[in-house]
Order: sequence, then C-alpha cells, then structure tokens
Amino acid sequence: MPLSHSRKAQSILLLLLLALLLSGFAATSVIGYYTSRDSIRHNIVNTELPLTSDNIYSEIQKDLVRPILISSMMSRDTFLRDWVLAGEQDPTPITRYLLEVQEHYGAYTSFFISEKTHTYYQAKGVLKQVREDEPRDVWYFRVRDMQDAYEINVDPDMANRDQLTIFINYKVFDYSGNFIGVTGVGLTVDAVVKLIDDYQQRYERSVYFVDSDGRLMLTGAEGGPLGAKAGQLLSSVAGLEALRAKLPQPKSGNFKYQEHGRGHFLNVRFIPELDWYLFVDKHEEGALAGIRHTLYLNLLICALISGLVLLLVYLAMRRYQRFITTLATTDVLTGLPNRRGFNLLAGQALQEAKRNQSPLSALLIDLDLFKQLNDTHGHLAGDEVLRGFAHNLQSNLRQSDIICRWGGEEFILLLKDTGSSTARLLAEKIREQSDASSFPFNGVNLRVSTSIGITELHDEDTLDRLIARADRALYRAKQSGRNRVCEETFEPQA
Ligand SMILES: Nc1nc2c(ncn2[C@@H]2O[C@H](COP(=O)(O)OP(=O)(O)OP(=O)(O)O)[C@@H](O)[C@H]2O)c(=O)[nH]1
Repeated sequence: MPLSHSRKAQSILLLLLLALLLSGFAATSVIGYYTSRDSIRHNIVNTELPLTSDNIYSEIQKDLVRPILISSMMSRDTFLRDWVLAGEQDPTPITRYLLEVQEHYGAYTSFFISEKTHTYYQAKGVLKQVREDEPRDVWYFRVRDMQDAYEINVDPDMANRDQLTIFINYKVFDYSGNFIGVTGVGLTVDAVVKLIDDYQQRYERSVYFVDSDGRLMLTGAEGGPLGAKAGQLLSSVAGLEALRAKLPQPKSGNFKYQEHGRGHFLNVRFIPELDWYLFVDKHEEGALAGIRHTLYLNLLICALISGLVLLLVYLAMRRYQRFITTLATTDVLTGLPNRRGFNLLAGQALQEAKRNQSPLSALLIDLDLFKQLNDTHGHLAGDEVLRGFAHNLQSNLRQSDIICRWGGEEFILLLKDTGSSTARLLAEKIREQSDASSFPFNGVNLRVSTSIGITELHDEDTLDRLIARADRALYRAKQSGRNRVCEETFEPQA
C-alpha cells in the first residue's frame, strides 16, 4: 500500500477511534446527567416542596387553631356580654378581662369593639373609636356584615407599632341573638415569617401566601419571590406576571413554569382557615448547578482520556509502522537496504546529483562462482560469506553512500559526489580486499573474489539506464575472467 494511503487510513482510524471514545464517554455522561436531573426534579416535586408546604401549614395551624378557640370562648363569655348589655359603664373590668385573656393565653393582643359605642377596647384600655370612613377600621364593618361567625384577618396592629398580626375576629351576640360587637385575639406572624425565612435561605426556595385575588399576603422578612413584598400583586412582579394565569382551577397542586428562561417548580396548597394559598416555589438552577458542574467535569475528563488514549495509539502505530517500514526495506541476512529501500534512497540521490550538477557513480558488485561455494560448503557457509562481505563493504563506504543487496550474491553502490576515476579506485580497493579476505566457517576459511561493473551518471540517465549500464560493465567483467573491474561509459541513444 502506498505511504500516503496508509497515512490516510491511519488518520481515518484515529478519527474513528476518537469519535467512538468521545461519543461513548459523552453518551454515558449525558445519560448520567439526565438521570440525575430527573431524579432531582422528581425529588423536588414529590418530596421537597410538599414537605415544606406541610411543615409551614402545620405551623400555621398550630398558631391559628388555639386562638380561634380562645376567640370563640370570648364571644360566648357571659361576663363580656353582661358588661356590654349593662351599658359599658366602666372600662376597667373589660380592660382587666382582656389583659387576663392576653396574658393567660400568650396572645399578642386581645380586643373587643362595641357595636353600640364603636369603642375599641384592648388590654391597655380604650384604644379608639372605630369609624366607617377610616380605612383601618373597614375590617370591623366587614365582619359585622358577614355571614360567618368569624374571620381570620392579617393586618398591621395599630396597638402594637403596626406589627403584622393575624386577627381572629369573632362576632358577639346577646342572649337574643342581636349583634353587639366583635371580639378576639391577635397573634404575630413572627414564627411563620421566621420559618419562611429559614426555608428561603437554607433551601433556596420561595415561600409565600397569596390571597384569592393573587395578592402576596405574607412572606419572609427579606421579601418573597424575586424580591416581592407583602401587599404586591403577583401580576406586578417582573417574571411572575403570567404565573397566576397558568395555574389551573382549583389551584392546589404541582406546577411548572418559566421565569426569564429559568425553570420553576411550584407547589400550591389552599389554606381554608385563611382563604389563602400557600406557594412553595423552587427554581431548578441552583439544584441542577451541582450535577451540571459534574457533567462538565466528566466531559473534560472524557476529552482528556480520549486525547491520551489517542496519543498512545498514535505513538504505538507510528512505532509499529517504522518497524514494518524497516522490515520491508531491509535485507534480513546482511542488514543492508534491499531493493525497495534502495529505490527510495536512489531516486532522491539521482535528483540531487542532477540538480547540483555533481558526479555520481554506480558500482554493481557480484561475488564470483558463488554457486560453487554453496555447493561445496553448503548454504549456511554461503550465508556467512554474504554477511561478512556486506560487513566489509560497508566499512569501506562513507555515510552518504548508498549500499544495497541487489539480489542473491549481487550488491549495488551509489557513490555521491564521485566521478568514475574515484569510483574505479574504490572498486579496485573493494575487489582487492575481498580477494584477500577469508571468512571462517566450521573450521574452514572461505574465500571469494568479486567482479565489479562501474559507470557514471549522465544528465540523460534514469535510474534503470544507469543500472543497466553498470550491469553491462559487470557482464564484461565476468566474461573477461572475473575478479576484475570494468567500466561502461554513457553513449547517447541513437
Ligand atoms: N547461501 C546463499 N546463497 C545464495 C543466496 N542468494 C543466492 N544464492 C546463490 O548464489 C548463487 C549464484 O549463482 P550464479 O548466479 O550461478 O552465479 P555464480 O555461481 O556466482 O557465478 P558467477 O556469477 O558467474 O561468478 C546461486 O546458487 C544462488 O542459489 C543466499 O542468500 N545465500
């Protein structure tokens, strides 16, 4: 196979290997990533968010159920009703009563508003008169007119530096069923807010309550989703504008939505006691950052390993190829280049000589009567002579000369920068040396003479013509008695 083809095949093989390694590694990494992502998503939707929702809901319930009971008892309290029916003469007993309730039950505030006098009593005494035209007092008139026995309302508490407070507003009736006022207790939402803050900070999720109009009613002290504050409509929070419209009816359940390209998971729970919805919202960016980082790391390791494997394969292939090339271009017996090796070097030498207008001579050397030597002493003896002769021949040459075992007992030399006169001197030296040498084998000193044909390169020569001329010179040397050097000069073709 030509060298260029073998290089191309090698490159294709390496590319294929690279593609296989990369696709294999990448596939396992990506599959691993998607499996982990699905598991994380599943965990968020089915475990994390519902669990947070359950915890917050039970906290709310714990905070609300007891105050509802206390408020209910206050609304049925005979002392309270008798005091009102007796004309609210002295505020001291009702103040003491409200203080007692507040302290005993650990409420944040306790109150009674009289329908007859519109006076707002609380544990510290008379707070004010409620007025229909005062926005802060709207709640009282709403409670008065509502059907239900009580409501839960979240408002700032004027008596306590406007702290956000959950009020249980219970209607009070006299013994004939006439409405005589509203009583109840208030509790701060501090515990719930703290809990929300804790969840928001620790678990990177937004927790907030939304009323049926889509208004954010309660969230952590540091704000809710995307920095939204209590009182804000969800539709006015940049990124959440479309959220409410996406929630199907009834609104409880698990939802998914996108905010500025980020995927969100949302658990919504209806809280009947408050008539609010509890939203627990988590965007997957943070949750997936870890496994995405792992994926990138995996891919990097894959690329490095693939590169390393490829480098090792490339080095091994190169080494093997060099070995094969050496094998294919070297004669095993003498270690000299064979014809293939010679052709690679000779073509280049001829070109150089022609380009540089420098002389170049060819010597074709043949061992004399070698068949006889083989027949007399055996093939192994012949081999030994070939090896020894090649060794001696090599030691007579310069580094730049090209030597080759041309055939059985034939050798060829190309002498660079050497004209025919110098070549003749060298040929004579080789002939004399081989005539004088002996090669010991099995106790016998083997001897062999050589016949040499020489010729000098001409501008019009090809390699074949140069060798053919050297061959003719060698033929003459053989014909004229062997153990001699003959020269053939260039003759233009007719
Ligand atoms: N031992 C050995 N013999 C070889 C090898 N290659 C070729 N020969 C032998 O070399 C001999 C060459 O014989 P011929 O071509 O007849 O030439 P020759 O006997 O040298 O006679 P002239 O060339 O005319 O002097 C043959 O017998 C080949 O078998 C080899 O690698 N080892």
